[in-house]
Amino acid sequence: MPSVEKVKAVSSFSHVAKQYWTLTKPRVVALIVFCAVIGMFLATPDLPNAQVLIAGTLGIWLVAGAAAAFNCLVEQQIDAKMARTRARPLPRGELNSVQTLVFSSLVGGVGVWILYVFVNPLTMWLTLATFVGYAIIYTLLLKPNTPQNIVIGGASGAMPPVLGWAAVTNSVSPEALVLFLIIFVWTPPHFWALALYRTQEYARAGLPMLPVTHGAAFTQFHVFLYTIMLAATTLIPFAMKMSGLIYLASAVVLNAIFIGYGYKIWKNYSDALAKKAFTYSIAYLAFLFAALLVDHYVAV
Ligand code: HEM
Ligand SMILES: CC(C)=CCC/C(C)=C/CC/C(C)=C/COP(=O)(O)OP(=O)(O)O
Repeated sequence: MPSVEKVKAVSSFSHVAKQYWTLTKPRVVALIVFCAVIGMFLATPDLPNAQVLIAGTLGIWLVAGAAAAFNCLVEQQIDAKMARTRARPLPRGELNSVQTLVFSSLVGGVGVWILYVFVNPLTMWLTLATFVGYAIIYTLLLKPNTPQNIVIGGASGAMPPVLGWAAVTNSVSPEALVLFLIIFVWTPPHFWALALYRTQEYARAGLPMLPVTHGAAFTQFHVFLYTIMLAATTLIPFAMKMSGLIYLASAVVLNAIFIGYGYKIWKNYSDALAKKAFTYSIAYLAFLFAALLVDHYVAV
């Protein structure tokens, strides 16, 4: 039978491990990695090389997790002020700043090394630039200073398919930039839907999110506008013959639902509706990228 000390040690190890895992914002990063992996498959008519697929996925995942942990480090005071974020490891005092900095540096360093050695230097540099874009430019400079923070900062969140593409081809092609553009235009309705029903929290935390600085009505209208721009953007892969009818049909359905949410948010807003639109935005991106993948291999 295990001793009481052993049981205690195991449970305290798993508690600490869970705190570090939480720092990496695992669910957001899961979708980021999913989009990067799809970028890898779309970059070649065959299958991606196994080493590039595995090392690329691992490297991008580690650097994205490190970026999320760095964000938690910088924003610990802000996170302590918001109900949504106050249970994170730093505001709860489960981990301190030094532990987080060491963790982020180690995980990010290993990720960058894997990309450099087992993938290619281009992917490593682009991923490092994405880290800087999110952890430094978005978190430190844009987020506290401008309501366009998430629009401009969305560029780093939009990089994953470009990283996946670069991993496989050692280049950045127009197709990869179209995938970038899709996530870039998707980010504002994704985030502003949440910001609309969390406006008070953002105001209390002193963050200039669009509904705080420009009001609910203005933001609601912009969510609607962006869902329309997003629909137009998602037609580009079909228009440039990168994707076929399976993708087109999926995109039309997904966009119709998203525009429906955008319209209702504009004309008939409720917090419940915004919550549903936010949840839908995540499913939207996952299904749209899944459709790109299926379409790539299944010819109609
Ligand atoms: C600047 C860009 C972005 C901003 C400001 C943003 C903001 C947010 C916020 C505030 C949440 C709420 C998390 C929570 O409930 O605690 C969230 C959730 C989420 N975001 Fe984003 N996001 C961005 C980009 C992205 C990107 C690029 C992806 C994936 C490709 C993504 C995927 C997700 C997912 C999957 C969730 C749900 C997480 C969960 O259920 O715990 N986001 N996002
Ligand atoms: C290297 C690489 C691929 C990096 C990806 C960068 C990355 C992790 C982007 C995700 C965007 C994200 C978690 C936004 C959350 O916004 P927020 O930080 O304002 O949310 P919060 O209020 O929940 O902290």
